[in-house]
Amino acid sequence: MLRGVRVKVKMTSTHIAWKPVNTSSSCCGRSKAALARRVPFDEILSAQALSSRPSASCCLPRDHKFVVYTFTRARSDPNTWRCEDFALSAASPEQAREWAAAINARVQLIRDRPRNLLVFVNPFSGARRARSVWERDVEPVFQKARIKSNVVDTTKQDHAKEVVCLMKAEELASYHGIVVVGGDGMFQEVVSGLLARRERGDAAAHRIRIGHVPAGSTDAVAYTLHGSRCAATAALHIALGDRLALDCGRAEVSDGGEARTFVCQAGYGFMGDVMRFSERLRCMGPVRYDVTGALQYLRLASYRVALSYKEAPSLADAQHICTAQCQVCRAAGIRMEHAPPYARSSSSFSHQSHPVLGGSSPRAPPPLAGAATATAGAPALGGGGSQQSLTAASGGGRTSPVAPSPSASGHLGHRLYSLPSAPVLPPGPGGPGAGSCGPTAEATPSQQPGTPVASGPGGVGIPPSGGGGGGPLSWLFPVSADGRVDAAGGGGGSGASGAASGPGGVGPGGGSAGAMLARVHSAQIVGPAVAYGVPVLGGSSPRSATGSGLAPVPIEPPSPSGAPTAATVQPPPSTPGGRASPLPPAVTPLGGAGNGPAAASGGGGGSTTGMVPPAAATAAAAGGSSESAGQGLLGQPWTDAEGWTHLEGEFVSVKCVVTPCRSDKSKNGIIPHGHLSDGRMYLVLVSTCHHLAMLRFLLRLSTRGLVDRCLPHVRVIPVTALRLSPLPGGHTLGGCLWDAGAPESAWNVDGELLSGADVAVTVQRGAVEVFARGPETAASAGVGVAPAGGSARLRR
Ligand SMILES: Nc1ncnc2c1ncn2[C@@H]1O[C@H](COP(=O)(O)OP(=O)(O)OP(=O)(O)O)[C@@H](O)[C@H]1O
Repeated sequence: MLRGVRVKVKMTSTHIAWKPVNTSSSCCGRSKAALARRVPFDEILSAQALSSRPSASCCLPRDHKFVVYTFTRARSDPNTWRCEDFALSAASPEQAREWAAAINARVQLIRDRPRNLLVFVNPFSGARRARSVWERDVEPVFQKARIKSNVVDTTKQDHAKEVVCLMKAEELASYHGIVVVGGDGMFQEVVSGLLARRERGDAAAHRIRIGHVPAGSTDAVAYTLHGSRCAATAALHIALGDRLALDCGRAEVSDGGEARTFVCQAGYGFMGDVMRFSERLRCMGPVRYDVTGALQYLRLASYRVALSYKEAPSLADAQHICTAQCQVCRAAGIRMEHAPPYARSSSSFSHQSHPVLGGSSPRAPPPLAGAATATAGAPALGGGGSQQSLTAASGGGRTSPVAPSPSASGHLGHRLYSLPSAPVLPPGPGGPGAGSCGPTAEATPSQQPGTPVASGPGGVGIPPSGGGGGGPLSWLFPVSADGRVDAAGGGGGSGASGAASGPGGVGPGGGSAGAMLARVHSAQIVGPAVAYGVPVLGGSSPRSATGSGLAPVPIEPPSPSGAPTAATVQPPPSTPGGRASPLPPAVTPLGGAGNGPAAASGGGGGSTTGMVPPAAATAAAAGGSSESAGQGLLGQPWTDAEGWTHLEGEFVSVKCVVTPCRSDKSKNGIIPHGHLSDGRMYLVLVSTCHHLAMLRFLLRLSTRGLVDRCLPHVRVIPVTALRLSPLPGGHTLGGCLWDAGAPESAWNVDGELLSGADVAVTVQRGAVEVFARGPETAASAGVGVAPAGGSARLRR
């Protein structure tokens, strides 16, 4: 019986289902047909037999219940989940217990369910409600899923990171995951702690998944992972044992300062200014970001920087929205080096997403004894797809649950996190492996529908707004036919003058953001990392090289034609092992010691779109220094023999976005076409602009998200590494507000401030595993791009 209605219950190897025996009438004013339900075992937390008690039902005086704990998706938003319990009545207490035991036996066979978790609760996150979120939304879910949890309330900044770093290896190994109840900063702390352990060679740190229960101010991590900021939904993803590889970015201050890992974005300029100021207003809670955002918008500062970035190979399926079962992420072929301790040895349960996994499972239940043959009235499991109809209603035949046989377990292999065993996104044209990644036609992320791109040997033009074939950005991003940024100037009619940037001195190249990351990365990623252009890190870091007294290596400006030649570039020093540094040498700021004359580039060919300040163009045309123009553009981009593109300019905002970075302010994500585990990040450059243009940018951010050239002053470039060095100069439009002359902005790395501004950023593909599957529907509303391959798939 279910809610007083007699139902017929059926249990197969994959699900349990029930439907009313007689649907022709209603009971207690409810339609009986609405009670029918089919629940896959991998959506069941557990089942429990309840002791007999008087029933309130009008149809049955006493009942003996077993409750199936599962969840349901909200009709309005399938990414918002709620717990749902179904209490079914059996004929006797024994029968109820047997049903519950049979269901639990099946649920325990599902791999990846965590049984023991370490939970960090930050009582100061967001509006200081993390503790109540834990008690109200998370703990009950864990109890239903029979998960043990060790809860630690954090008492200070970096407490969680310290605990993770200092914990004994055996203790860490006893956990199946670490859960953070708090904000993005807490999640980032745990990621950093785990990566630090891995750096020390701790194998246990590879096996730990991380879960984020949102209780902070922005909670972009949870939103990105689940498409929702609902704490109960996040708790359910954890309890169900979802598993997904997640890319991380790493920002390292070059002067020997700190390094931070991020999973959403790192930003310099506007974002850093907002963060820097909002720290002073922490007492205001989440609203502080709105307040400081408004103030910084009025202030609107832009900063001069030297940038070097390495462009990522283009994806064949560039318009694929990352959702659960994302084809692009699957094709990335992430494979963790270490199997989870509870990986099953049975081929029936082999986890295709981690083909290297194997071995017996300490956590796996032993093969269940008992016949697989269903007996009349017993909640038997249909091996090999057969199904046995059973009646659990009183008056029916007495039922006796039969434990599932191992052979019946094969059908549980439908857990959906499978990745092909050896798929690789090829580095060059041709696209990912046939069939696995949708269309094979090559298309760059910048080629959005309706975005005119004038290709040709001379470069790629800018949308018509630029006028004259060049447009306001053509000075900045002339792109050659092969997709590389080229110093040859904008295509047909570009107004770029072609004058080279001042030859800044360059520091010695070095291992950069890290030899450490390199080791972590190479330990984790199998094969495709190279194909993806993720640098194999090595060598000494720039700062260590500087510290060792190495003199900066002078670098010649590109040839007038802009084509970089081997002779013009001094390659970064190699390690003794012969591996080159993944990051470019630091560029000595213009005006600094050893600089040559700074030549201003021509900009924009008379653009009036606001991207290029007219004063700068005038100054450049007149042969004057762009610096003297006060807000000019510096130099011209060029690409060296190592594939690094170098440019100098004045920007309101420079961001690196490593995942789609969804939040309730930007529901589609900052980069709707970003992915959770594709090994790339997106460099977003917002050039000096006026308030209206900035407003358009912010509106675009919070509505449709960014694609390349979505606005004349915005570029979105897929990269694998970036280096930013502040240059003197910059200006504020609303300079009357405060600190109008601030020479540098700050780096905001997932909501935390970095201690320096000269920063190298790299991406680590699949650096950590998380309790997530990605949003179940494409967040593409308004983007104008349908998810490729029907990835918005519900599992029901
Ligand atoms: N007891 C504590 N007292 C003060 N700071 C703490 C404490 N526990 C943790 N922290 C620090 O608080 C910082 C912010 O925490 P968290 O990210 O959870 O919240 P938030 O900043 O409000 O949310 P979001 O990052 O989503 O905006 C983290 O750097 C963390 O180290």
